[in-house]
Amino acid sequence: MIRVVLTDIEGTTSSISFVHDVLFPYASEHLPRFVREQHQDSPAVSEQLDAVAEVSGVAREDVEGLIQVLETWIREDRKETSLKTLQGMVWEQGYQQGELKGHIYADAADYLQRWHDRGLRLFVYSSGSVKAQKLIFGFTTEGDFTPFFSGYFDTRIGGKKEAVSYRNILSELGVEACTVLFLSDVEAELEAAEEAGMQTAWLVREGDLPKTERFVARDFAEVDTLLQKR
Ligand SMILES: CSCCC(=O)C(=O)COP(=O)(O)O
Ligand SMILES: [Mg+2]
Repeated sequence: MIRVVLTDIEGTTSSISFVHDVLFPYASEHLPRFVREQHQDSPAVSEQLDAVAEVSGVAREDVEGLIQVLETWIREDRKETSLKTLQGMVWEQGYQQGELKGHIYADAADYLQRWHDRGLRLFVYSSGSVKAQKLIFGFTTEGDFTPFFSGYFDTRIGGKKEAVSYRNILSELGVEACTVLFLSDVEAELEAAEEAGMQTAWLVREGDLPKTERFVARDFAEVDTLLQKR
């Protein structure tokens, strides 16, 4: 029986377009100034720049060079933990100033509340940092959804296409793999979760449905039919 729902964000609870056409451009616009202003005074920013320097090979003292690396990584949609952490810090300002409002699909909003009220435990696993996850769900156009979640995981637990990441999540949760349903729009992530023993549902919100043995859902109402059966 499924007792835990672990959900991806982009393409699953929230639109790809919101992440790529709103959040990423906001980070591109504001991150350079944020880094220039904070890199000397904020240990948290400095720590992430250490990581950018290590991964990219650009000298740590070359702050403008590190900013260029970050801008390239945003364009390439790289899932580097350092970039994701810095993006979360920049988006925090945007949400708090009212410039950003998180997108959540109406069906996701509806069923997250229903599943929570039914006693399922809900967790998030996204490449966006835990801070960014709490922000997108805390400041949605439909209100604050953070009270429904029991916890959050980001790439510090491992990459989303690696089975070991899902095993790490299971050991943090202390539950049997077969009691967890993972929701995502990316097949490679579903494969990794299945390798760790989790059940999965593939969210395909637009376009043709794939030919697959996997459980495929257009929205969370269809995911609910699976939850009612298992
Ligand atoms: C937490 S909102 C920003 C999402 C993000 O930065 C991202 O890279 C999308 O990752 P996901 O794992 O949710 O597809
Ligand atoms: Mg996704």
